Amino acid sequence: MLIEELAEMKREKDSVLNERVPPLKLTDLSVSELQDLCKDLHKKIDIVDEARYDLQIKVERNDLEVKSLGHKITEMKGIKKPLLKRVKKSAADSMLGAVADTGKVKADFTSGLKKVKKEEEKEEVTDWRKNVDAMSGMEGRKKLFDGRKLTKTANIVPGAFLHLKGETQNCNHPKSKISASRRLFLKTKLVKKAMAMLEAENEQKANEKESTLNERLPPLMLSGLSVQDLQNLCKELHQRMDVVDEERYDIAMKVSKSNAEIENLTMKIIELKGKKRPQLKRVRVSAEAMMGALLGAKVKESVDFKANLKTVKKEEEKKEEVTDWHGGSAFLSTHTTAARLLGRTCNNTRKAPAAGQSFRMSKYKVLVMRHGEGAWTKENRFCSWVDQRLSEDGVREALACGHLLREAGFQLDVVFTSLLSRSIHTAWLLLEAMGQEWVPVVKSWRLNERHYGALIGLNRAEMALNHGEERVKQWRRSYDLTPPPIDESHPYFLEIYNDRRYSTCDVAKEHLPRSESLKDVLERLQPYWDGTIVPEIKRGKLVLISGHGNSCRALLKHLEGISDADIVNVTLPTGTPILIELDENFRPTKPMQLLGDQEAIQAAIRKVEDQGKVKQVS
Ligand SMILES: O=C(O)[C@H](O)COP(=O)(O)O
Repeated sequence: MLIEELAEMKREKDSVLNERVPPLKLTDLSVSELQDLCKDLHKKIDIVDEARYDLQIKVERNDLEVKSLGHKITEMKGIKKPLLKRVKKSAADSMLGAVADTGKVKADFTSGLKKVKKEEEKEEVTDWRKNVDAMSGMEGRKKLFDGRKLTKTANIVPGAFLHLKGETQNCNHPKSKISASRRLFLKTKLVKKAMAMLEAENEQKANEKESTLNERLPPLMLSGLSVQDLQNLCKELHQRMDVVDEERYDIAMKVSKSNAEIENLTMKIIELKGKKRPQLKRVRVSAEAMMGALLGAKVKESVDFKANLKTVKKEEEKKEEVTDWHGGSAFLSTHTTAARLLGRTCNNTRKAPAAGQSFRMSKYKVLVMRHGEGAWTKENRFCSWVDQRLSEDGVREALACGHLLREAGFQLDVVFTSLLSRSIHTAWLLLEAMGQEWVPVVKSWRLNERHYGALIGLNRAEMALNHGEERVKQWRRSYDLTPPPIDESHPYFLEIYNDRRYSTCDVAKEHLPRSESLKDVLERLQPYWDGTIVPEIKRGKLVLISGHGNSCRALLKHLEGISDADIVNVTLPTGTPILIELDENFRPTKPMQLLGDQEAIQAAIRKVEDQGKVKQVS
């Protein structure tokens, strides 16, 4: 069986590679044709080599993550930890890890292992497997409980990581001597410093990449070459392309394998965590502080996410009074459009009821949200169907969103996601933060991000520089403009279409899109909405859709009746739930609400819009 599988894999690889690098035909080619062929091959090698380089980096990152998750599982199972070596992480990453002071986020990193290890040794006293015999009855349980409490407190004191300007907090002290605002100030400073270091590191990495790639493939020198020389050069380049492409293929396979492994390990961790809740308060402060620092907003010393949530809740209650849909004039004056809610000024095409017409009752509620920030957002590249994971901020956003929904008392019955990890992880983290992990998560490619075709992987700011900001805006936001399709020479083609997940779809792989306009997205999404999601809502279930920027835009367009022209001005922030209330005919009864701190939401929208500008506004 295994042999058969291996042979099948080999056959598939050969056929893919042969298709990508067809045999050379050199006979009868003139000098200029041979020169063009050389240039073409050289360019292809350049593209494939860059993809190979990126994939290799990904393999290394994934390997680290697999190790880190493996250690975490070992810790969670209460097995004595193996002697851990420090995993090499960038300074900025470690700082960010340290600032993210939930045990959860930090535990994914191996920085500070020595400290954790010392604490772990104390675990021997509290490990129930070893101590439950020795400690019988309630007495034993009490000791066990006290012991756990102590160890836990020691582990989560964030000051253990802070050594800024000589200010040190001893993690053995049960209570911090630094005031909350001071701690927040220090954290913000750390984040800013970490961001600056991260930028410097990224620049260094980009330089390294450029010089490595240039070294591996020096520029072509064609002048003065005879037909014979050119033919030889073509052969050489062709052979080289073959080698580079095969290596790229193998590395891509490794990436898929390690992605699957990471997914499994993450699942395992979530299972092992069981009902354990995250440290709510710490996430709140941290998320707010991070957001303030990352958005460059002035961080108020008194920031308290919980307080904000409460305020938002109160404000929402107030809004509810004003937007009471039983009262006609109130409805007319406050029935804002999706676009206005998203900070825009266009008009809704759905009219408020005319005088004398009755106002509709809300029968159903549905929550729609764009996943937390993805890893490629930081690099400002079109990600689309490439399966990037959440960034650290994305993880924080998903957790914060879960806390917000939990505070607001939402009880979910089913969550729908795309087939892409960033949307699935958002759902998992959100459910975990809500303490509703048992809720089913249903996945479909029909909720995938819009397929950006040949634009996938390209940097938006560079595209704006080369093609103009207006063109990039059209590509990103217009209703019916389809970007050029992806083809097999595209560096991410195989990674996408060879992925096993796309063999599970309700359409054959060859009929999956190669590029999509928003209109196309709505066309593939609507049958799923009508046939799968709506029936669940009709059964009285509270549904949350953890989708993508454009799959959610398509859905909102449909539900809110936003016109083709107005949808251009609708941009969704990451990690922000949108509450939609519908009547029995699935028409909205009131303006949709973006839940959370409205100022932060507007800033997050602007941040997404600015990605399409030549100069990034931080
Ligand atoms: O595909 C992507 O990269 C994003 O999820 C959406 O990108 P956009 O904001 O450029 O549409």
